Amino acid sequence: MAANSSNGDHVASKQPPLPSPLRFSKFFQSNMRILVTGGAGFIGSHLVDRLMENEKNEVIVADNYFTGSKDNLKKWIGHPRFELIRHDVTEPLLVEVDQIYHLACPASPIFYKYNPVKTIKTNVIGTLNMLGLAKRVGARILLTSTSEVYGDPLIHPQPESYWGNVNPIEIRIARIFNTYGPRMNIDDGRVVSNFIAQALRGESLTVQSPGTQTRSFCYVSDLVDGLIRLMGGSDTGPINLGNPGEFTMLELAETVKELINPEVEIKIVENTPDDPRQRKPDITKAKELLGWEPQIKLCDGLPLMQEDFRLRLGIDNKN
Ligand SMILES: O=C(O)[C@H]1O[C@H](OP(=O)(O)OP(=O)(O)OC[C@H]2O[C@@H](n3ccc(=O)[nH]c3=O)[C@H](O)[C@@H]2O)[C@H](O)[C@@H](O)[C@@H]1O
Repeated sequence: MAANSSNGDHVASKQPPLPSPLRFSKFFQSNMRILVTGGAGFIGSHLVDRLMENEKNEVIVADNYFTGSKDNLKKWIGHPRFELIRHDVTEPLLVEVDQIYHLACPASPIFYKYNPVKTIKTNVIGTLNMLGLAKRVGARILLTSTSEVYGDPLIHPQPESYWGNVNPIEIRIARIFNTYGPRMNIDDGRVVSNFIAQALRGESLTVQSPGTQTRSFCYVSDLVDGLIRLMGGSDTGPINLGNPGEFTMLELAETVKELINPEVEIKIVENTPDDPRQRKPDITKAKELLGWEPQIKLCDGLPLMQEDFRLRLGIDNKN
Protein backbone atom coordinates (compact mmCIF):
# COMPACT_ATOMS: atom_id res chain seq x y z
CA MET A 1 0.00 0.00 0.00
CA ALA A 2 1.02 3.57 -0.57
CA ALA A 3 1.68 5.84 2.35
CA ASN A 4 -0.90 8.13 3.89
CA SER A 5 -1.16 11.79 3.02
CA SER A 6 -2.22 14.26 5.65
CA ASN A 7 -5.81 14.45 4.38
CA GLY A 8 -6.24 10.71 4.59
CA ASP A 9 -6.05 10.16 0.84
CA HIS A 10 -3.37 8.08 -0.74
CA VAL A 11 -0.55 9.45 -2.74
CA ALA A 12 0.79 7.50 -5.69
CA SER A 13 3.36 4.93 -4.66
CA LYS A 14 5.92 6.57 -6.97
CA GLN A 15 6.15 9.61 -4.75
CA PRO A 16 8.86 9.81 -2.12
CA PRO A 17 7.88 8.55 1.32
CA LEU A 18 6.21 11.07 3.60
CA PRO A 19 8.22 12.41 6.50
CA SER A 20 7.51 11.22 10.01
CA PRO A 21 5.07 11.62 11.78
CA LEU A 22 2.81 11.31 8.74
CA ARG A 23 4.08 7.83 8.05
CA PHE A 24 2.10 5.34 10.01
CA SER A 25 4.59 2.72 8.90
CA LYS A 26 6.88 4.06 11.59
CA PHE A 27 4.57 2.35 14.05
CA PHE A 28 3.24 -0.60 12.13
CA GLN A 29 3.22 -2.29 8.78
CA SER A 30 -0.32 -2.21 7.45
CA ASN A 31 -1.15 -4.06 4.32
CA MET A 32 -4.92 -3.95 4.21
CA ARG A 33 -6.87 -0.75 4.63
CA ILE A 34 -10.53 -1.44 5.27
CA LEU A 35 -13.48 0.95 5.29
CA VAL A 36 -16.51 -0.02 7.37
CA THR A 37 -19.53 2.21 6.79
CA GLY A 38 -21.89 2.07 9.72
CA GLY A 39 -18.96 0.79 11.77
CA ALA A 40 -20.22 2.49 14.95
CA GLY A 41 -23.44 0.46 14.83
CA PHE A 42 -24.36 -2.85 16.38
CA ILE A 43 -23.05 -5.27 13.75
CA GLY A 44 -20.48 -2.81 12.41
CA SER A 45 -18.69 -2.37 15.72
CA HIS A 46 -18.42 -6.13 16.25
CA LEU A 47 -17.01 -6.44 12.74
CA VAL A 48 -14.48 -3.71 13.54
CA ASP A 49 -13.40 -5.58 16.69
CA ARG A 50 -12.72 -8.66 14.63
CA LEU A 51 -10.89 -6.79 11.87
CA MET A 52 -8.72 -4.93 14.38
CA GLU A 53 -7.57 -8.25 15.85
CA ASN A 54 -5.51 -8.68 12.70
CA GLU A 55 -2.45 -6.49 13.06
CA LYS A 56 -2.14 -6.13 9.32
CA ASN A 57 -5.48 -4.37 9.06
CA GLU A 58 -5.99 -0.64 9.23
CA VAL A 59 -9.66 0.17 9.79
CA ILE A 60 -11.51 3.34 8.84
CA VAL A 61 -15.05 3.73 10.14
CA ALA A 62 -17.50 6.17 8.54
CA ASP A 63 -20.70 6.69 10.52
CA ASN A 64 -23.17 9.55 10.99
CA TYR A 65 -24.19 8.26 14.46
CA PHE A 66 -27.89 8.25 13.61
CA THR A 67 -28.25 4.84 15.23
CA GLY A 68 -24.59 4.03 15.86
CA SER A 69 -22.54 5.32 18.76
CA LYS A 70 -18.90 6.19 19.41
CA ASP A 71 -19.28 4.28 22.63
CA ASN A 72 -19.31 1.04 20.64
CA LEU A 73 -15.81 1.84 19.40
CA LYS A 74 -14.31 3.46 22.44
CA LYS A 75 -11.62 0.85 22.86
CA TRP A 76 -10.21 1.67 19.43
CA ILE A 77 -10.27 5.46 19.54
CA GLY A 78 -6.66 6.68 19.47
CA HIS A 79 -5.32 3.37 18.16
CA PRO A 80 -2.79 3.97 15.36
CA ARG A 81 -4.49 1.49 13.03
CA PHE A 82 -7.95 2.96 13.58
CA GLU A 83 -9.69 6.05 12.25
CA LEU A 84 -13.23 7.28 12.90
CA ILE A 85 -14.92 9.73 10.55
CA ARG A 86 -18.28 11.40 11.18
CA HIS A 87 -19.70 10.94 7.72
CA ASP A 88 -23.09 10.41 6.11
CA VAL A 89 -22.81 7.97 3.20
CA THR A 90 -25.29 9.98 1.15
CA GLU A 91 -22.33 12.37 0.66
CA PRO A 92 -19.33 11.23 -1.38
CA LEU A 93 -16.34 9.93 0.56
CA LEU A 94 -12.85 9.92 -0.87
CA VAL A 95 -10.53 7.53 0.91
CA GLU A 96 -8.04 5.09 -0.50
CA VAL A 97 -8.94 1.62 0.72
CA ASP A 98 -8.59 -2.01 -0.30
CA GLN A 99 -11.90 -3.29 1.05
CA ILE A 100 -15.27 -1.73 1.82
CA TYR A 101 -17.79 -3.32 4.13
CA HIS A 102 -20.90 -1.24 3.41
CA LEU A 103 -23.22 -1.56 6.40
CA ALA A 104 -24.49 1.99 6.81
CA CYS A 105 -28.27 2.23 7.13
CA PRO A 106 -30.64 2.10 10.08
CA ALA A 107 -31.92 -1.48 10.34
CA SER A 108 -34.61 -1.27 12.97
CA PRO A 109 -38.13 -0.50 11.76
CA ILE A 110 -38.68 2.37 14.19
CA PHE A 111 -35.54 4.09 12.95
CA TYR A 112 -35.79 3.41 9.23
CA LYS A 113 -39.45 4.41 9.18
CA TYR A 114 -38.69 7.65 11.06
CA ASN A 115 -37.64 9.32 7.82
CA PRO A 116 -38.35 6.91 4.97
CA VAL A 117 -37.10 9.27 2.26
CA LYS A 118 -33.76 9.59 4.03
CA THR A 119 -33.65 5.79 4.40
CA ILE A 120 -34.11 5.39 0.65
CA LYS A 121 -31.40 7.98 0.03
CA THR A 122 -29.07 6.12 2.37
CA ASN A 123 -29.68 2.87 0.56
CA VAL A 124 -29.61 4.19 -2.98
CA ILE A 125 -27.26 7.18 -2.93
CA GLY A 126 -25.14 5.74 -0.11
CA THR A 127 -24.64 2.50 -2.02
CA LEU A 128 -23.94 4.36 -5.28
CA ASN A 129 -21.31 6.43 -3.48
CA MET A 130 -19.67 3.32 -2.09
CA LEU A 131 -19.80 1.50 -5.44
CA GLY A 132 -18.25 4.58 -7.05
CA LEU A 133 -15.54 4.67 -4.41
CA ALA A 134 -14.84 0.95 -4.83
CA LYS A 135 -14.55 1.40 -8.58
CA ARG A 136 -12.36 4.47 -8.31
CA VAL A 137 -9.83 2.94 -5.94
CA GLY A 138 -10.17 -0.68 -7.08
CA ALA A 139 -11.47 -1.86 -3.70
CA ARG A 140 -13.40 -5.05 -3.06
CA ILE A 141 -16.88 -4.20 -1.75
CA LEU A 142 -19.34 -6.20 0.34
CA LEU A 143 -22.90 -4.94 0.68
CA THR A 144 -24.97 -5.99 3.65
CA SER A 145 -28.50 -6.65 2.49
CA THR A 146 -31.34 -8.00 4.57
CA SER A 147 -33.70 -10.93 4.76
CA GLU A 148 -36.47 -8.32 4.54
CA VAL A 149 -36.07 -8.36 0.74
CA TYR A 150 -37.67 -11.79 0.67
CA GLY A 151 -40.87 -10.24 1.99
CA ASP A 152 -43.61 -12.75 2.58
CA PRO A 153 -42.48 -15.41 0.09
CA LEU A 154 -44.50 -16.02 -3.06
CA ILE A 155 -43.74 -18.45 -5.83
CA HIS A 156 -44.68 -19.41 -9.44
CA PRO A 157 -46.48 -18.09 -11.55
CA GLN A 158 -46.21 -14.40 -10.79
CA PRO A 159 -49.43 -12.43 -10.40
CA GLU A 160 -49.36 -8.60 -10.39
CA SER A 161 -49.26 -8.70 -6.62
CA TYR A 162 -45.86 -10.42 -6.70
CA TRP A 163 -43.27 -7.99 -5.42
CA GLY A 164 -40.55 -9.06 -7.75
CA ASN A 165 -37.16 -10.61 -7.56
CA VAL A 166 -34.22 -8.37 -8.26
CA ASN A 167 -31.06 -9.60 -9.91
CA PRO A 168 -28.29 -8.38 -7.61
CA ILE A 169 -25.22 -7.03 -9.29
CA GLU A 170 -21.93 -8.84 -9.10
CA ILE A 171 -20.53 -7.72 -5.80
CA ARG A 172 -20.39 -9.52 -2.47
CA ILE A 173 -23.86 -9.30 -0.98
CA ALA A 174 -24.55 -10.69 2.47
CA ARG A 175 -28.24 -11.16 3.06
CA ILE A 176 -28.41 -10.78 6.81
CA PHE A 177 -31.15 -12.46 8.80
CA ASN A 178 -32.23 -11.20 12.21
CA THR A 179 -29.07 -10.72 14.25
CA TYR A 180 -28.81 -10.12 17.97
CA GLY A 181 -26.16 -9.69 20.63
CA PRO A 182 -24.40 -7.23 22.91
CA ARG A 183 -24.40 -3.54 21.87
CA MET A 184 -27.84 -3.58 20.26
CA ASN A 185 -29.50 -0.29 21.06
CA ILE A 186 -31.67 -0.77 24.13
CA ASP A 187 -34.47 1.21 22.47
CA ASP A 188 -33.81 -0.43 19.11
CA GLY A 189 -37.38 -1.66 18.84
CA ARG A 190 -36.53 -5.08 17.49
CA VAL A 191 -37.86 -8.11 19.16
CA VAL A 192 -34.86 -9.59 20.99
CA SER A 193 -33.69 -6.27 22.42
CA ASN A 194 -37.27 -5.35 23.35
CA PHE A 195 -37.91 -8.62 25.19
CA ILE A 196 -34.60 -8.58 27.07
CA ALA A 197 -34.98 -4.95 28.15
CA GLN A 198 -38.61 -5.55 29.15
CA ALA A 199 -37.76 -8.66 31.17
CA LEU A 200 -34.93 -6.88 32.96
CA ARG A 201 -37.16 -3.91 33.80
CA GLY A 202 -39.96 -6.19 34.99
CA GLU A 203 -42.29 -5.04 32.21
CA SER A 204 -44.64 -7.23 30.16
CA LEU A 205 -43.13 -8.78 27.05
CA THR A 206 -44.91 -7.28 24.04
CA VAL A 207 -45.60 -10.09 21.59
CA GLN A 208 -47.08 -8.60 18.44
CA SER A 209 -50.07 -10.56 17.20
CA PRO A 210 -50.52 -13.32 16.36
CA GLY A 211 -47.28 -14.44 18.02
CA THR A 212 -47.03 -17.50 15.78
CA GLN A 213 -44.92 -15.59 13.24
CA THR A 214 -41.38 -16.96 13.13
CA ARG A 215 -37.86 -15.57 12.91
CA SER A 216 -34.43 -17.17 12.99
CA PHE A 217 -31.93 -15.37 15.20
CA CYS A 218 -28.21 -15.28 14.56
CA TYR A 219 -25.68 -14.31 17.23
CA VAL A 220 -23.54 -11.39 16.12
CA SER A 221 -20.15 -13.15 16.33
CA ASP A 222 -21.39 -15.85 13.93
CA LEU A 223 -22.61 -13.19 11.54
CA VAL A 224 -19.31 -11.30 11.64
CA ASP A 225 -17.46 -14.54 10.91
CA GLY A 226 -19.68 -15.03 7.84
CA LEU A 227 -19.06 -11.47 6.62
CA ILE A 228 -15.29 -11.88 6.88
CA ARG A 229 -15.39 -15.20 5.03
CA LEU A 230 -17.52 -13.69 2.28
CA MET A 231 -15.15 -10.75 1.90
CA GLY A 232 -12.11 -13.02 1.87
CA GLY A 233 -13.42 -15.62 -0.56
CA SER A 234 -13.87 -15.49 -4.33
CA ASP A 235 -17.65 -15.93 -4.45
CA THR A 236 -19.97 -12.96 -4.67
CA GLY A 237 -23.57 -12.96 -3.66
CA PRO A 238 -26.19 -12.81 -2.55
CA ILE A 239 -25.42 -15.23 0.26
CA ASN A 240 -27.76 -15.76 3.18
CA LEU A 241 -26.12 -15.32 6.58
CA GLY A 242 -28.39 -16.38 9.37
CA ASN A 243 -29.08 -19.09 11.90
CA PRO A 244 -31.63 -21.65 10.67
CA GLY A 245 -32.97 -22.22 14.21
CA GLU A 246 -36.57 -20.97 13.83
CA PHE A 247 -38.74 -19.73 16.70
CA THR A 248 -42.19 -18.23 17.02
CA MET A 249 -42.33 -14.90 18.84
CA LEU A 250 -44.29 -16.61 21.61
CA GLU A 251 -41.52 -19.19 21.96
CA LEU A 252 -38.95 -16.42 22.09
CA ALA A 253 -40.95 -14.60 24.76
CA GLU A 254 -41.22 -17.79 26.82
CA THR A 255 -37.48 -18.41 26.51
CA VAL A 256 -36.59 -14.86 27.57
CA LYS A 257 -39.09 -15.01 30.42
CA GLU A 258 -37.68 -18.27 31.72
CA LEU A 259 -34.11 -17.10 31.38
CA ILE A 260 -34.37 -13.59 32.76
CA ASN A 261 -37.49 -12.98 34.76
CA PRO A 262 -40.17 -15.66 35.27
CA GLU A 263 -42.37 -13.03 36.97
CA VAL A 264 -43.10 -10.98 33.86
CA GLU A 265 -46.27 -11.36 31.83
CA ILE A 266 -46.51 -11.95 28.11
CA LYS A 267 -49.03 -9.69 26.46
CA ILE A 268 -50.28 -9.75 22.90
CA VAL A 269 -50.18 -6.33 21.25
CA GLU A 270 -51.09 -5.03 17.79
CA ASN A 271 -48.70 -5.78 14.94
CA THR A 272 -47.52 -3.55 12.10
CA PRO A 273 -48.81 -4.16 8.54
CA ASP A 274 -47.07 -6.65 6.24
CA ASP A 275 -45.15 -8.40 8.98
CA PRO A 276 -43.73 -11.59 7.40
CA ARG A 277 -45.35 -14.70 8.89
CA GLN A 278 -42.26 -16.81 8.68
CA ARG A 279 -38.55 -16.44 8.10
CA LYS A 280 -35.75 -18.96 8.11
CA PRO A 281 -32.55 -18.84 6.06
CA ASP A 282 -31.54 -21.58 3.69
CA ILE A 283 -27.79 -21.49 4.31
CA THR A 284 -26.75 -24.22 1.86
CA LYS A 285 -24.83 -21.68 -0.21
CA ALA A 286 -22.95 -20.26 2.80
CA LYS A 287 -22.05 -23.78 3.95
CA GLU A 288 -20.80 -24.84 0.53
CA LEU A 289 -19.07 -21.69 -0.59
CA LEU A 290 -17.81 -20.25 2.68
CA GLY A 291 -17.64 -23.30 4.91
CA TRP A 292 -19.76 -21.24 7.29
CA GLU A 293 -22.45 -22.20 9.70
CA PRO A 294 -23.53 -20.55 12.95
CA GLN A 295 -22.07 -21.96 16.15
CA ILE A 296 -24.07 -20.20 18.85
CA LYS A 297 -27.56 -21.39 19.71
CA LEU A 298 -30.21 -18.93 20.86
CA CYS A 299 -30.18 -20.40 24.37
CA ASP A 300 -26.44 -19.68 24.59
CA GLY A 301 -26.52 -16.28 22.94
CA LEU A 302 -29.36 -14.75 24.96
CA PRO A 303 -27.45 -14.93 28.28
CA LEU A 304 -24.48 -13.13 26.70
CA MET A 305 -26.76 -10.35 25.53
CA GLN A 306 -28.50 -10.24 28.88
CA GLU A 307 -25.18 -9.51 30.61
CA ASP A 308 -24.53 -6.54 28.35
CA PHE A 309 -28.08 -5.16 28.80
CA ARG A 310 -27.85 -5.51 32.58
CA LEU A 311 -24.68 -3.47 32.65
CA ARG A 312 -26.05 -0.75 30.39
CA LEU A 313 -29.39 -0.57 32.19
CA GLY A 314 -27.64 -0.55 35.55
CA ILE A 315 -29.60 -3.59 36.75
CA ASP A 316 -27.82 -5.91 39.17
CA ASN A 317 -27.58 -9.60 38.65
CA LYS A 318 -30.83 -11.06 39.91
CA ASN A 319 -33.63 -8.55 40.25
O1 LIG B 1 -33.06 -7.85 12.62
C1 LIG B 1 -33.14 -7.96 11.41
O2 LIG B 1 -32.36 -8.61 10.78
C2 LIG B 1 -34.24 -7.27 10.70
O3 LIG B 1 -35.08 -6.71 11.69
C3 LIG B 1 -36.23 -6.07 11.25
O4 LIG B 1 -37.08 -7.03 10.71
P1 LIG B 1 -38.05 -7.88 11.62
O5 LIG B 1 -37.80 -9.31 11.31
O6 LIG B 1 -39.43 -7.37 11.47
O7 LIG B 1 -37.49 -7.67 13.12
P2 LIG B 1 -38.22 -7.26 14.47
O8 LIG B 1 -38.65 -5.84 14.46
O9 LIG B 1 -37.28 -7.69 15.53
O10 LIG B 1 -39.53 -8.16 14.49
C4 LIG B 1 -39.45 -9.57 14.48
C5 LIG B 1 -40.79 -10.14 14.88
O11 LIG B 1 -40.99 -9.85 16.25
C6 LIG B 1 -42.24 -9.23 16.44
N1 LIG B 1 -42.09 -8.28 17.59
C7 LIG B 1 -41.27 -7.19 17.53
C8 LIG B 1 -41.11 -6.35 18.61
C9 LIG B 1 -41.82 -6.64 19.79
O12 LIG B 1 -41.75 -5.92 20.83
N2 LIG B 1 -42.63 -7.73 19.81
C10 LIG B 1 -42.77 -8.57 18.76
O13 LIG B 1 -43.51 -9.55 18.86
C11 LIG B 1 -42.61 -8.57 15.13
O14 LIG B 1 -44.01 -8.51 14.96
C12 LIG B 1 -41.99 -9.54 14.13
O15 LIG B 1 -42.88 -10.57 13.81
C13 LIG B 1 -35.88 -5.00 10.22
O16 LIG B 1 -37.04 -4.58 9.55
C14 LIG B 1 -34.86 -5.43 9.22
O17 LIG B 1 -34.33 -4.30 8.55
C15 LIG B 1 -33.71 -6.17 9.83
O18 LIG B 1 -32.92 -6.66 8.80
